[in-house]
Amino acid sequence: MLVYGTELRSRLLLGTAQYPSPAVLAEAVRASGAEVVTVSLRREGVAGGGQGFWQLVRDLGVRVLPNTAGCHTVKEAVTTARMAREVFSTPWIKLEVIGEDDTLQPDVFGLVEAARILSAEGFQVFPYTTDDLVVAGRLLDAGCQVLMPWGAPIGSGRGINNPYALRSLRAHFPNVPLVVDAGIGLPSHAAQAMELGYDAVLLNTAVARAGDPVRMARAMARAVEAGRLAFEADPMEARDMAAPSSPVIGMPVFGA
Ligand SMILES: CC(=O)[C@@H](O)[C@H](O)COP(=O)(O)O
Repeated sequence: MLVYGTELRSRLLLGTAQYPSPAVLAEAVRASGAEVVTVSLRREGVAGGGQGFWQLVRDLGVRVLPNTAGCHTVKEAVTTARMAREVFSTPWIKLEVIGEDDTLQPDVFGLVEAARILSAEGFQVFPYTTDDLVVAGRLLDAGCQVLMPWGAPIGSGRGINNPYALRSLRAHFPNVPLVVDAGIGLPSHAAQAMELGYDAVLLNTAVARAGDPVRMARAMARAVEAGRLAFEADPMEARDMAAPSSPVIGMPVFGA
């Protein structure tokens, strides 16, 4: 996947929150093969022992995608993004502007506004958005070169709530890198996102909260790869009626 001029071989992007320990986090990242991890500046703030955490992430040798998780206003998100750029020396920012606390649904109005401000300042914005087509267009107009629609609410593990909407997005923006971000609970959900033609999947909770995060990271990596392979293989169309898969020409001959 090519995103903001950077070629990524792994199509799995991993979150770094909620792991049972830093050691498990490190092992899960390695098992996932992810080249990009997202890090919350607000949750891993300096006061929370952030320096050690950031050092651990740096030591993994992966690219950091700082995020604005926990921001509810344009001002908060923009300020957090500016801090992240200083801390991580990267123009990349996963932009979250949360609009509703039960679903953690993005405030798409604030998101577009913040994306416009940050893009104008030279940020390369990865917007966490809904699956709304019109909002997607506005985010592209605002300068985003990648879109990250949700599969389901963050941390819900519900999988792809609205495959129709995600398919529409893919069809409308065939040349824009699209990443399903949030709501993935199982490897089959990740595979489904990739089978829909998505370029990548970003997930956190499903791995971090699994009984065995390292094993689940490996499973997710394989699912993402399998889903992508299936998409590239041009799968058959589903149909309502049976179609015999073995030809029945003449009578079978069993022995003499
Ligand atoms: C870590 C992060 O950025 C999350 O906010 C992201 O959206 C992943 O969501 P899940 O935890 O549901 O995978």
